[in-house]
Amino acid sequence: MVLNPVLGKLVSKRVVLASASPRRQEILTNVGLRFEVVPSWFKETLEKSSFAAPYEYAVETAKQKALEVANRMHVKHLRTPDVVIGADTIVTVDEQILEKPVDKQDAYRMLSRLNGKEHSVFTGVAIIHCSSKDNQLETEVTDFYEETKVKFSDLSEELLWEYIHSGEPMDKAGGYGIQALGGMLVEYVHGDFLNVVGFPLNHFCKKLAELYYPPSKHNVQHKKYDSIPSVDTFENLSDGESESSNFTEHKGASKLDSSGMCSSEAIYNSENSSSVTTALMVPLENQNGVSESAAKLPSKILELMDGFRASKALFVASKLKIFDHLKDKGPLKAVDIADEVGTSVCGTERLLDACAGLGLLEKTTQGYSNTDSTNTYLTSDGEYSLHGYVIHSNDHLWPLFTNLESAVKEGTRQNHRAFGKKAEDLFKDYYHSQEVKQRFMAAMHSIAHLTARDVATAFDLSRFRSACDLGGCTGALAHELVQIYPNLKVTVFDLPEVIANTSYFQPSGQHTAQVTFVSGDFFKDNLPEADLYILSRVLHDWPDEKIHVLLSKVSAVCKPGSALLVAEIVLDEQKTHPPRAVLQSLSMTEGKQRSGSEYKQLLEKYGFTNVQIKITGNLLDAVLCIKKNPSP
Ligand SMILES: Cc1cn([C@H]2C[C@H](O)[C@@H](COP(=O)(O)OP(=O)(O)OP(=O)(O)O)O2)c(=O)[nH]c1=O
Repeated sequence: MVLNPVLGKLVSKRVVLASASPRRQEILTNVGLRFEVVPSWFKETLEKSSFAAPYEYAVETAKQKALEVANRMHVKHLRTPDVVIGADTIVTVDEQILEKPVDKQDAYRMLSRLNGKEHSVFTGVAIIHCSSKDNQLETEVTDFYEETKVKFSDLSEELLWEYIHSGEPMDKAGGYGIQALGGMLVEYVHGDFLNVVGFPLNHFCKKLAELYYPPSKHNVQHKKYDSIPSVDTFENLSDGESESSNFTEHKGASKLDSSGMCSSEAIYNSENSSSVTTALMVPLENQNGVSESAAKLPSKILELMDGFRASKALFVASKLKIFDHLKDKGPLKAVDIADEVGTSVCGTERLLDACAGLGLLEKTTQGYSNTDSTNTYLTSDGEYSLHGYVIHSNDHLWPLFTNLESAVKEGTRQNHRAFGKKAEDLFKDYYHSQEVKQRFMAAMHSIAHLTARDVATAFDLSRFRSACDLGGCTGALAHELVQIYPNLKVTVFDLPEVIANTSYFQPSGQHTAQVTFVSGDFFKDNLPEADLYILSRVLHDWPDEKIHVLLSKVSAVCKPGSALLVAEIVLDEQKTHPPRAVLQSLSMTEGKQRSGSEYKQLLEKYGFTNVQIKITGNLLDAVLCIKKNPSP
């Protein structure tokens, strides 16, 4: 719990990570920081020879990345962030700076230079505090760098090429990722491991401590924070602001994170702390500004307790199309929105305030407007709209979860209680009601579209010429695949009533002709020929007997050397994480979520080998396996 107080200083601030790096996002999310992701457009083209030392190049690049985002956000939306964080990671060997390889040959060149040697990894970080004065952006820049030494073993040519063909080197400085397959190349690491992965978390926290808790008169001996101050130190400091552990900061709006999801990780997680008494007693200021002690509130539990209210507020605002209206016409006052959507003014105002409190809306004197994340994810025509899934959650999942107690007691799905119908009859509804069908397809489309890029790029699929997405629904993944792999043709195979309704979801533009739709039932009909089969969000839904039928068919039609790509949430080996997957299981479908080793075992049982698993950090992970040659 030592690190949290300093990160807590950022809780009530609008923090932006100016980086597209999924590793940086993960490192900061893992420690409970809430932030938005706005990748920088700054091109990494600074003249390297103009810097006296390589780290200066990394620091300057990090600074420029962050400043570009701060300026763009300020100019574009006049909604200046409070803090923008930028970073740049480089690898240096023999005075040369290595960034990300441009192609496989370049990766080979870099890895050969690192082979058998020690090299340095530098990450430059810039923390920019922003404010707006007379509409001008004002910035205060704090920067630093961290160095880690890494040594590669002596590696064979064959191993280097095998590694390059895995596709992993391409988006990483120096052409390797120490956190994944690249870890196998490394003999030792001296220094901060996370620095190599792209973000020196420890040094970052020390910097924040320097910034937010400058040495006071009473503790002048602490000139510099060589270590992160203990909880006690923080609690005794009074810097005029409410302390990070103060409840008022707990009440700060939960910002949407990069994926548009509210972070469920509590910033303060002292439930697990062993130094209970002192750590749980924190100063709270009463209305007279006098500090008093009170038991620290268990923020994670409170967040969970209120979770249902927050979900329902989101669902109702989506159902009423409030986000759509605000996108078109915002900022709007409550009375205007109530008029637009035909609701009471007082009820609408409460809902809008709740949405603002949850970080879904901004409230200013002009009225309410959407945040960027809301425009992207919650409007029905947003680039990565989850609107369909939100409506499905309200109309279908909410009634099921209302009956969770009976579901747990009986161990069965609660359609009869939630909808007064058995599962088979509900399915018939799905066939007969155009509205229900489209709602369901929109929900599936939302998730498929949002995850498509990460699934499509989880592995290098460029060697395949034809793919068949079984149960591919609206073709969202298929369209992403053909964008990324222009030599690929994809057949989307799904039930006739699904295929008949796909036209609404089709994108326009290049490569669309490479996607074709074929109707059929993957349990009964012949499967189209392909050298890559895809099962995305299919396996977790069906009981073992059905999976047996399906995987036997896929295995039979798949030629040796051809592959099967499975997109699912992959559970950890304890089968408790990610919570999203285990919560989905509570719907009590006949299928189940699986861990990595369970997927491996399942796929090997049906004649697949070389099972590789990629945790994408998105809502779906990816598993790729190859059909093996029949045994002689
Ligand atoms: C050496 C090494 C680098 N990396 C990654 C970290 C960085 O994401 C990347 C270096 O490229 P960067 O240019 O630092 O970052 P980026 O392009 O990924 O993201 P952005 O510019 O938007 O901030 O290499 C690893 O993931 N593992 C490693 O072992």
